Amino acid sequence: MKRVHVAAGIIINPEHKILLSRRLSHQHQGGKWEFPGGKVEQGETVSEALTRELEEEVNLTIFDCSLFETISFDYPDKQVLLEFMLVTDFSGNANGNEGQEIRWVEVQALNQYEFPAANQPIVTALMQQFS
Ligand SMILES: Nc1nc2c([nH]c(=O)n2[C@@H]2O[C@H](COP(=O)(O)OP(=O)(O)OP(=O)(O)O)[C@@H](O)[C@H]2O)c(=O)[nH]1
Ligand SMILES: [Mg+2]
Repeated sequence: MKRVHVAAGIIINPEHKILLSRRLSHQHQGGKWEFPGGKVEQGETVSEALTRELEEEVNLTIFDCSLFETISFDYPDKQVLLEFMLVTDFSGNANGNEGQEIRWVEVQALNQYEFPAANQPIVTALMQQFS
């Protein structure tokens, strides 16, 4: 199985809330909440992929991002290499462009949401560092 390279955005707004997006039921890990993003395509950098994915999925234009953490994780049905990127410099109003639910969530409330298993260390780290 080929490992899928993914860019995911931890988008923090001026009120210190983080944007979560709910995976559609037909998708891998459907129904769970994620940091929006998607696959890095051939020839793209991680930040180019993230810029494209965030415009497509949640209607935000990002101006800068920085690496928060990289996680390699094996699901029974899929292997992923996730690059979680911090984003604080962006414009636009977030929208669920693919019909998905989105929500701005306080850092301290992140543990009330169900994430894909690969995200657990990220949720823990965010709650420690940003509270
Ligand atoms: N975007 C995103 N994907 C995640 C997270 N955590 C995690 O395990 N994943 C997994 O990483 C993969 C990301 O793929 P994706 O479905 O977002 O890819 P995509 O936007 O390019 O969509 P597509 O596959 O429909 O073209 C999925 O297998 C997803 O389950 C996360 O926080 N954000
Ligand atoms: Mg996606």
